[in-house]
Amino acid sequence: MLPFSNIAIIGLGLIGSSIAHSVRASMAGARITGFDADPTVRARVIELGFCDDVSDSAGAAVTDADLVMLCVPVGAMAAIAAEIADDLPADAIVSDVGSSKGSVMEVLSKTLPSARIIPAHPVAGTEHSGPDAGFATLFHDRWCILTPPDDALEGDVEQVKAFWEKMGANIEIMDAKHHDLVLAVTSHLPHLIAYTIVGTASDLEDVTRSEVIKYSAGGFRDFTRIAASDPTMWRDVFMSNKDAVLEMLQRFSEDLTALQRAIRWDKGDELFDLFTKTRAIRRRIIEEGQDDAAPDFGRSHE
Ligand SMILES: NC(=O)C1=CN([C@@H]2O[C@H](COP(=O)(O)OP(=O)(O)OC[C@H]3O[C@@H](n4cnc5c(N)ncnc54)[C@H](O)[C@@H]3O)[C@@H](O)[C@H]2O)C=CC1
Ligand SMILES: O=C(O)C(=O)Cc1ccc(O)cc1
Repeated sequence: MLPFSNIAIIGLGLIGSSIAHSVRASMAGARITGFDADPTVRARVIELGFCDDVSDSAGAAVTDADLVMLCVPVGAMAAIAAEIADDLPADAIVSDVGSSKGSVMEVLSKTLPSARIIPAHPVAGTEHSGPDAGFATLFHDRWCILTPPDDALEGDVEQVKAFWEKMGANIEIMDAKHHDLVLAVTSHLPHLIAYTIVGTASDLEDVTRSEVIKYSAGGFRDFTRIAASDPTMWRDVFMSNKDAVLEMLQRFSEDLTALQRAIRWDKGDELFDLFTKTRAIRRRIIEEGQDDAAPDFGRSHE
């Protein structure tokens, strides 16, 4: 039995198109109606053929839906919720895939007060965006975190859980505040660090000319991959998860200052101890079989 039979996907970029491909691959018989605000994206989606129907308004896309999946940047959630409000069927479940959860839940519940909202965050992605970037296996063996509000119906949570499980994801359920704190350190801060270090290197490039590119060894190359991620999406993540990111950034800068001091005062043993600890963390991740759940998001697909 299918968890949903009429799925509206709003926002047809990397995540929206991956959901569509994945539904096609794992939920035969489910109907997918798509909408994207960008007409060139809509035209491309019709060419690619991964939706049964592409509507030319968000309202039209949701009229028959039993699941509405919002796959737009976090900063666009309020606008899209307002656009679908009048056409949303009373019994439809509304979900989203935003990388931050607290602020999204706030705007969705304010704009759609009587909707059955079950937010989700697939912790899977790549640095690519747009409808050509999606692929059916993106969520295989990845975590998808659900952050249902306290008054969510258990049956609704189960349905959304079943939907993601069909697409190959493993489910974790937590509250939105906890999600935002955990993701601030495991995903948002690493992106901020990558943006910073690649920016710093590009400022230096005036001095070193093309040396930054020529000698970009493993570590720096990994940072450039992450720093190639979509600017709109990441601007919105930092604006929406401001408190948790600032908290983690504060701790990070204190730790960085401690390292700076250790280097300045020739405290090699302090560096050694830290590097030994971090190496053990990597080993534990590999032992637990999650080595490809971290920095390699989707690279095997390239
Ligand atoms: N990129 C990643 O690796 C991951 C992204 N996410 C989340 O998924 C969401 C979508 O991200 P991506 O698919 O990567 O972005 P994307 O840039 O590939 O696609 C977003 C699409 O939304 C459309 N859009 C923007 N505003 C709209 C509006 N008001 N109405 C209708 N369509 C609109 C854009 O035209 C674009 O086609 C974001 O909230 C992001 O935080 C979650 C997990 C991983
Ligand atoms: O490409 C990468 O390294 C990622 O980190 C992908 C990613 C980006 C945003 C998310 O909310 C979840 C996963």
